[in-house]
Amino acid sequence: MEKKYVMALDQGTTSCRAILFDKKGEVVEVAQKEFGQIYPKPGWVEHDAMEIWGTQSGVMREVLEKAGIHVNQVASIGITNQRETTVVWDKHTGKPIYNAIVWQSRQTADICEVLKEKGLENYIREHTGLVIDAYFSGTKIKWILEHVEGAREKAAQGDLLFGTMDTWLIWNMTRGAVHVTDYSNAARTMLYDIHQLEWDNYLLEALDIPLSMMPQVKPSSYIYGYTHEKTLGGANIPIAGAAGDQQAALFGQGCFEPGMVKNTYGTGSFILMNTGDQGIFSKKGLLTTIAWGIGDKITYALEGSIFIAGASIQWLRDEMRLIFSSDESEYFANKVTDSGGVYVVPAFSGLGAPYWDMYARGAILGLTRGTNRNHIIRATLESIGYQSRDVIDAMVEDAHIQLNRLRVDGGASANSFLLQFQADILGVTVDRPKVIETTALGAAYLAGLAVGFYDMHELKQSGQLEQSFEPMMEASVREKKYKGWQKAVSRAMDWEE
Ligand SMILES: Nc1ncnc2c1ncn2[C@@H]1O[C@H](COP(=O)(O)OP(=O)(O)O)[C@@H](O)[C@H]1O
Ligand SMILES: O=P(O)(O)OC[C@H](O)CO
Repeated sequence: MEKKYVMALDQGTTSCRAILFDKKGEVVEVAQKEFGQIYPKPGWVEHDAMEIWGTQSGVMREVLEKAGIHVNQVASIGITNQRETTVVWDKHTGKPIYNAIVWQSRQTADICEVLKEKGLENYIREHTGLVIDAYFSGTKIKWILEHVEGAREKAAQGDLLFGTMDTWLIWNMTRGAVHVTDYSNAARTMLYDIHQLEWDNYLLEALDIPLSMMPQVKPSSYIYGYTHEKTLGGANIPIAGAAGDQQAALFGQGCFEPGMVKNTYGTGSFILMNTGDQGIFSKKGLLTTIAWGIGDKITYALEGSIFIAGASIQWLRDEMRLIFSSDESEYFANKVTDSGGVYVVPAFSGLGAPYWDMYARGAILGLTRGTNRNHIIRATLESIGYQSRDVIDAMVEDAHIQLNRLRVDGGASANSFLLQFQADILGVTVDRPKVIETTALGAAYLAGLAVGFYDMHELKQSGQLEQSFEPMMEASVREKKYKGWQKAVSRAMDWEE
């Protein structure tokens, strides 16, 4: 019998990936391609949704070719995606009516202010688990309907559809046959009631968004539909899993039990804790969200979202030109014994958890005549560790837990300096797994479970460690450094008018 594989599609903020996993959950082949970032104004970030679909379908074909695997050997396809990023398209032509507005984009800050003035903060927290912020899809949909000529009328007539990237890809892979999302993605729209498990009519009305635009919400491990013949070499492959990338990483890390925590260091950094069948209400600025839904069982998570993590290293590379490649940051950071009192606060798109300040902007503090490039590079890497500590401190208080180990993954987790600093500044052991493609692995698991390619018992046994980082910093040094960070953050807050 021919060997079978699961194909995971990881539609991230900066690139599209297609990864083939075998029965043991091992990576067989990867194809990856970056796509363009559009910055129409300071603080705005957009993507061309057609380019994303083109890039994603390209890497799907490429990964099969590279691996020499026939499409019929693909047991199922799982999707994981940058969350919140919003596309609105015409259901007759299949063409987006505006660029996709990216999760990082701040262009809807004004709409958020109006929601706050209307006193919706508590309602939104209780029903959606979220805070009012330009981060989530709801205000982005409203912005598109308000700024594209004729969009409101079309939406009222039922001609427009909304989707996050999972929905957009499934729609395109099925050639417009299926308009669907999963619980974990729906939970990031600010329009979904995470307790009643339905679109929230009160919020849809408050934002003037017709229900007809919204996709059906299904479990995260589920056969949503089959690829159209023209999508992938004439085959009809089941599309059998979907989850937001951070929830997929929690699943891929094997955080199946309440209290287990992971941190994914990608463009941003996202710390999630499995809270089981209870959505914990945060008092410390964290989000309550759906981790996944399997069958009729919903698992919740507590999340701290940090907007800029690895992206600050790209900024050192592309804008500041202090390094040629992201991995060089480790070499330069190690050339100095500390950051020389320098703090970089990378609040380029405001600050997420636990601060939620849309008006914070980036800052470099503590410069002296002796500051050199190595200090700035080191301080930028350290800022990723400090921001994660902000979130984990909040999580420990909210959930009344003691964290002993932190599981990490994502592109920037390849940086051992960062992980050692993370262990030091938290005073907690940091575990890096062998497969750091845990986001894609999570999507593969979900898609494999739905077609019987994997079983849950097997998944609970999986997961191998590559390296553990033990805390080595003295407690007094740790607290002194962290105090400095908190002072630096206070200076960067509430900057933009
Ligand atoms: N060795 C490294 N040190 C620090 N940052 C890194 C390193 N390698 C990659 N990165 C950062 O990780 C990010 C890419 O990680 P990835 O998980 O692919 O992100 P995403 O899914 O958000 O596109 C980039 O922002 C990059 O700058
Ligand atoms: O594309 P990533 O990995 O940076 O993830 C983005 C998040 O899903 C945004 O909420």
